[in-house]
Amino acid sequence: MTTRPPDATPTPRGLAGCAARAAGMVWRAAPAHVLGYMATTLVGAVTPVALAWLTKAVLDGLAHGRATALLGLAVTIAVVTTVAAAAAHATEYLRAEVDRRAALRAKDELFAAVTRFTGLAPFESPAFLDRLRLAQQSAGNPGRLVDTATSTARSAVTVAGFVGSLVVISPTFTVLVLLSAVPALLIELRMSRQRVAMLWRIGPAERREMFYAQLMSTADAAKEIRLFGLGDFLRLRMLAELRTANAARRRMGRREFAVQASLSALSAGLVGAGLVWTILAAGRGELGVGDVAMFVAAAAGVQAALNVMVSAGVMAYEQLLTFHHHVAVVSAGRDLPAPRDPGSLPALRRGIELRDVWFRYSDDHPWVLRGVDLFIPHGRTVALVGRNGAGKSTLVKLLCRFYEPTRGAILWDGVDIRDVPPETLRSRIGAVFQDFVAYELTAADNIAVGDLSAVRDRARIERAAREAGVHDAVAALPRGYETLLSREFDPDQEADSDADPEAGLDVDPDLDLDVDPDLGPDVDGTPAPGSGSGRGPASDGPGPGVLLSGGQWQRLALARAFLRCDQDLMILDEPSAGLDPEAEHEIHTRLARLRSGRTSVVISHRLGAVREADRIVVLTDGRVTEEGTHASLLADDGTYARLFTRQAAGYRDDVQPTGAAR
Ligand SMILES: Nc1ncnc2c1ncn2[C@@H]1O[C@H](COP(=O)(O)OP(=O)(O)OP(=O)(O)O)[C@@H](O)[C@H]1O
Repeated sequence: MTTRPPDATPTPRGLAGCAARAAGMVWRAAPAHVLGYMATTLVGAVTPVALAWLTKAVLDGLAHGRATALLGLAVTIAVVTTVAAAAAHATEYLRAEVDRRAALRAKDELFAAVTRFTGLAPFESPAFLDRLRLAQQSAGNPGRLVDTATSTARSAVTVAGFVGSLVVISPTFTVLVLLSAVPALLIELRMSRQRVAMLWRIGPAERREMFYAQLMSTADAAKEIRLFGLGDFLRLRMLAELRTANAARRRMGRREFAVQASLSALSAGLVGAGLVWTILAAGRGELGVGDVAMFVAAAAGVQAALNVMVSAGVMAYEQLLTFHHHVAVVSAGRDLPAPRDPGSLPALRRGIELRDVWFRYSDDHPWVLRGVDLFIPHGRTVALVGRNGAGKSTLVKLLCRFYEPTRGAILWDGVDIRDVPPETLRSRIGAVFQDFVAYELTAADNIAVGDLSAVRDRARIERAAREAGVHDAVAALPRGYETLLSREFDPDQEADSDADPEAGLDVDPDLDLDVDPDLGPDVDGTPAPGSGSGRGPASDGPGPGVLLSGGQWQRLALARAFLRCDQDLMILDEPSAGLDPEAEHEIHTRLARLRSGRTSVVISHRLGAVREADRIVVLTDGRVTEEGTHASLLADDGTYARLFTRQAAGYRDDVQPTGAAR
């Protein structure tokens, strides 16, 4: 495994901040349950001490022949034992509920933060993704922090109770037992720091292992894995990553074993010595039988409680070290600099100008755009063409401000797009990306994601589908627009949100989850609109999830864009890549009609599809090398003319490619 820079361990102050934050989050998530949990935990802490004292009283009573008191003592012991057992069960239930509620809140907080990132760079940073994975682990069980903190407190109460008992018998021995916990605590704390550092180091291996596992279990990769016979190759790579991670965990486990075995031997030695001393003292008549019984119970109790206290304290420390990844993600600053004017962006009137735009994905990457000067006039269609890797998609990503130009500026009617909030800019842009997402949602939802205001508006969704020429195909699906476009999820369970209303949003208004009621299942378990529920004539009865063809998916992605067709700027990055020639022609005709008089940027390698554009721009190695109309560029006989005639020659063998010798 390659060495990896250690993650900075948070300062004690930073850890205290994490602890306060975790405690606040858990408290807000489930205040009543936390209180109940603490109460039952306290009961669990005092009952062993009470039982030890009651046992001593019974034994002393027997030794001194005070039989009359024994009945009362026996009943009290029975009651205390029953209370202890009930408290243990209640504690377990309350602990689990605190965990569930706190995990809900932590996940909400984490993913709200993740979706707040406005650019794409964080999702291309391995260090961030490692941190996010640890944060997700920590968000899965923030309640454990309370759990371990409470265990520590409970053990402290038990220790205090037994120490009071031990002190009566032997102050020296009591001090020795307590002191024996100090090195244990320090050693365990050091080890937990090492454990968290180890988790950070093996993060990349564990993420790769997950990547291989997912690859082998998803339908997307199943074809190639089978055709190319990649199963063993991927499995062995997955196991290699797992072995790497296991080796690091094993080294840590062995170290822990050695240390803990030594500490246990030390404790056992101390208790043994104390027991010998007590028995000798009882033999000399200095201590009674009850004292011996008390010593045995107290020494074992103190040792056990100290062990729990140390390991729970250490676990809490370790959880805080992991939780600091959660805090780091949640409180991360903006990934893109704050806009100077948080106000609105006026509708486009003149056009968009790229002024000497240079861009590279990071300082370690080569330049992708090298001084691009380009004007996209309002109401016109500009086509970007060029060879693979020329920088066309990168340019449109900059237009959407997924990244910022490394140098130069992009101006929207003269306003630098860095000066307005990205959401404002994006609300004015519609797009079909080359690598659009095929969501495992219903057909209706797959279109509505283009504009969530249409999620309940079936008429709008159908209109967009008709524009994209996919309505008939969708209507013919087993559940029409409600058909789940996935074979990986059960369509009948998809709508069956069995969310526990107890843990839902209505019961706990303080949870303050920022959820659009349009987008999720209702808290009473009623399916959300468009989430595969049994609505509409086509949705009666169960139906299977289905997969669409590549071209049908492409049209669905286009339907998303048609939902936002009146946006100021439409970006179409290979909008017809998966379509047959007739469909391509039909779609481009519709797009041209719908976008007429509006501003568009179209990228396509099928040059026949962009020849009608008002302006065609050729990008070569990140530079604008040609610009003009189809006719003027053909007349110039440059790169565009060469690409166009080569492509045309592929369709008609009576067309000779120009510049073939170049
Ligand atoms: N997220 C990224 N991180 C690093 N490099 C990238 C990233 N995306 C693209 N690149 C690189 O930037 C260059 C331009 O890629 P881009 O996708 O913009 O080209 P393109 O002109 O759209 O190509 P194509 O016609 O093949 O779609 C390529 O060399 C590519 O490797």
